[in-house]
Amino acid sequence: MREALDGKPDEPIRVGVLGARGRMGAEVCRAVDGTDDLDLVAAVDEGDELSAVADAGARVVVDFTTPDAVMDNLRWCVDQGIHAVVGTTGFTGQRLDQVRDWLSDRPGVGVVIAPNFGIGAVLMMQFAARAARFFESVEIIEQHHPRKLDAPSGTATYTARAIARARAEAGLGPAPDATKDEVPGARGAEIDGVRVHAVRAAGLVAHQEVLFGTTGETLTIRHDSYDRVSFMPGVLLAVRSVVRRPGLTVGLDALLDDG
Ligand SMILES: NC(=O)C1=CN([C@@H]2O[C@H](COP(=O)(O)OP(=O)(O)OC[C@H]3O[C@@H](n4cnc5c(N)ncnc54)[C@H](O)[C@@H]3O)[C@@H](O)[C@H]2O)C=CC1
Ligand SMILES: O=C(O)C1=N[C@H](C(=O)O)C[C@H](O)C1
Repeated sequence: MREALDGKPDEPIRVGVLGARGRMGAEVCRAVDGTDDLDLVAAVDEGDELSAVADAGARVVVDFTTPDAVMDNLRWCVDQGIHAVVGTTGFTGQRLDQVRDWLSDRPGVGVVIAPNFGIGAVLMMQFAARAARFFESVEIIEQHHPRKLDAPSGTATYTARAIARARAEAGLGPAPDATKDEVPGARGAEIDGVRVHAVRAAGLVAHQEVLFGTTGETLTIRHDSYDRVSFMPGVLLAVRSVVRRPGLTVGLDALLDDG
């Protein structure tokens, strides 16, 4: 147990995990168990009662479930006054506004929602946003394991939006492209004017390339998660931070800057 400045030991933060039997949830349970300042007090999956989390006195919930389940979970946490760290994907602007609305009635509660907890992935997104204004063309290629339920990935969507914002601020128009799709989807999906291609293949975990191009040169910014442990330092940082960060925080950037 850590010691606070007054010499008294800090109480460990009591953590409940939702989606605890899933690929990420199970990894989060192991990571929390491996610390001495966090206590895993509830591990809940589909079919279990959410009340187990409140009964166990969890102060923070970590949610890695599904886009269909996460909003009900989050609503429940906010109503209970439990802070939440959310890695589950599917957060549109409308969903984020909904969460802000719930939080306005619960000013002490913190929620951190991040499309990617990998530190390298956060940097990749930042570097891509910084590079965006210097290149005419940009395409995102995300690659994941085939059991992933959603496409494009939350990371790719977040990156595309950040790039689109940077391009708009720099006064860049659409990327040059004379191609006509002979087969629908051949040029990928379009998010805020940025093309996104989703690859699914056995053997992959989570990977993304952002390909920029301009006259005579290209720049590729790539990040690879080879193992889900790569997300754990970011998840643990968010659990420790959310208790002193009321309101909604989107992305890990502000937390990394604080640390
Ligand atoms: N932000 C990040 O860094 C990362 C985000 N993800 C996202 O996390 C989510 C989960 O990914 P995986 O663990 O790979 O999926 P998974 O399918 O292995 O796990 C999801 C788990 O949630 C459970 N579940 C479903 N509904 C539930 C409910 N209402 N209450 C409690 N548990 C429920 C399922 O039974 C399953 O065990 C996805 O949206 C994925 O895109 C995944 C990796 C990293
Ligand atoms: O489902 C996954 O695996 C991942 N999901 C997140 C996403 O959709 O961006 C984060 C990471 O890419 C792994």
